[in-house]
Amino acid sequence: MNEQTMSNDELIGLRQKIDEVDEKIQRLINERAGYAVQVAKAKKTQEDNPIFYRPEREAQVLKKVMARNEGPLPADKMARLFREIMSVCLDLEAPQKIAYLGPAGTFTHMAALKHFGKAATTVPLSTIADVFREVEAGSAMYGVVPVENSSEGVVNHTLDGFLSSDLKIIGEVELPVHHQFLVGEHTKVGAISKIYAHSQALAQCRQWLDTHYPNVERVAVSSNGEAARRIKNEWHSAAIAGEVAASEYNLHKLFENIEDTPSNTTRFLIIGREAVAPSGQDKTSILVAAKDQAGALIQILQPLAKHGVSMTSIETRPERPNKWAYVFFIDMLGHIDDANMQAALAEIRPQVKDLRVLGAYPKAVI
Ligand SMILES: O=C(O)C(=O)C[C@]1(C(=O)O)C=C[C@@H](O)C=C1
Repeated sequence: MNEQTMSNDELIGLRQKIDEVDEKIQRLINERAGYAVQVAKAKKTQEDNPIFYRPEREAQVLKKVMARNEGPLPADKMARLFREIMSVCLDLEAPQKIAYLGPAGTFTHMAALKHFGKAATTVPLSTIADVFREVEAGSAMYGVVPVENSSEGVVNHTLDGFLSSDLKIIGEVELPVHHQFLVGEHTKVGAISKIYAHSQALAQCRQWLDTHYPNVERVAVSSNGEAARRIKNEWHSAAIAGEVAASEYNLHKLFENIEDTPSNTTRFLIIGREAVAPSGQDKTSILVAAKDQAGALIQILQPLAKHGVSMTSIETRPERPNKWAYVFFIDMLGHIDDANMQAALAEIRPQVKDLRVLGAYPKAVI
């Protein structure tokens, strides 16, 4: 037997092993899906308006997957596979419609797919206010909106959305933002005279653009998805957008990851109508309208410190329509049901004009 036939036999043998494992995996995934269907039946008998999507349980499942992972696949990649398995299981229980700030191909689209998996039906809407409205009206079950970027700061439209809405925050997603330099199949790459992107993307890639395309016109458009859509039929243009836009509009990546700060991350919120049970590693967000008096902020922060509640962020927004009045958006570690959080909030309430819990939700896992 020569070396060639030996390695061919080996290859055939290994592929047989893969076929055997695939068969087992497939049977087990279907067994798992069968249990999910039984869980759905139990929910229907226990609840009048059964809630099929359970963010706290999904976070626990993903954490367990990561904790027990022994490789060779890395824990985060394994968690992504389980993310998709749960996505199809949930789809079998009850298909989920998710509204997001569109158009298709934006980072918010990527965040929606990362959080719910690809089996969810994702619906692009034109504005953050539309996403809130669609979820409030019940035409979408959940919504995905951007809330802050590590280099550009908060997204005011999202924070303001909560001022006039009773929707709850039921989850968060973090997405490393990588920008791709995209061209269409007919683009003459030596004759690019226009680069389309959202203004934030242009700002985040400024140094790279100054070096590689110093004299080419930069055109700010409403979203990166829109930039990708535009260049499809323009032979002299390029777009800056994310991975999903490249596949959504069938574009080619001429340069990858052109952002000036590679650690650039955007955080998104998942909004919904129902409260979420504790997962064991949660965050709680509150909205506080302070009294217009000296020391107002101290009266909010002191009880948190006293009861050992860690604050992860605080943002200030004008409390419209009142001129010169402000509200604080505060994110804390822990669940609203935790005794120390309850004690801290009970002390804060009498000191402020208004305090609303926007939601308690699992910390992002993947
Ligand atoms: O545990 C549940 O409640 C389920 O419905 C099962 C399951 C899963 O596939 O593990 C599916 C959907 C839920 O969002 C959470 C978990």
